[in-house]
Amino acid sequence: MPEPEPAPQPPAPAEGAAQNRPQEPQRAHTEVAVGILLRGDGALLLATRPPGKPYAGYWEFPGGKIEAGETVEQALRRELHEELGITIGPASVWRVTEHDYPHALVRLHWCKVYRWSGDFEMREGQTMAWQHFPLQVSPVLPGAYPVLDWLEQEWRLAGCRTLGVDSEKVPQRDQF
Ligand SMILES: Nc1nc2c([nH]c(=O)n2[C@@H]2O[C@H](COP(=O)(O)OP(=O)(O)OP(=O)(O)O)[C@@H](O)[C@H]2O)c(=O)[nH]1
Repeated sequence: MPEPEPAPQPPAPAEGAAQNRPQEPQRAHTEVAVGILLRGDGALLLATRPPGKPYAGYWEFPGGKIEAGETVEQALRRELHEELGITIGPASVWRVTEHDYPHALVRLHWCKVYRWSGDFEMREGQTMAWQHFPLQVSPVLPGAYPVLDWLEQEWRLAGCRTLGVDSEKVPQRDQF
């Protein structure tokens, strides 16, 4: 029986090629706390990204970067106070997603928020809008698409009324 042909080998790299190949720089994640503010009627809050930021004018959920030493909840409470002038009640992480933008690789820590106090002030020149599905605003930041899909699924499962909450039992602003 003839010996099987040896499998073809990939060409050996030229000497020094590995060292000379440009290395993909490792991108560190930017950790972001994001709040899904939910009203008892199932509406969720979106706001436009302020001028001067990447994707300015796109609609997003309120939030921002987590600073060193902060928990997600602390960062979210600080950001929403800075941006919107409100103080949120308890918030815990619901989902975590990632999105690779040209400007940053972000890891988004999504928290549902049912309770807050204070009056909304657009402190960064944004515009805000309470939205039901289907959304009436666009464009939305691509990093928010998966969460919008999940929320819409919840809304459909709840009979297109609320976002997985019983509006009768959900305390509203100024009630914590
Ligand atoms: N707030 C928020 N950020 C989001 C969402 N979706 C999403 O991909 N991001 C990304 O998360 C990052 C948030 O950073 P940011 O620039 O808004 O944070 P920040 O307010 O702390 O900014 P600053 O440090 O320039 O003041 C951006 O890269 C943004 O594109 C969203 O729905 N809400």
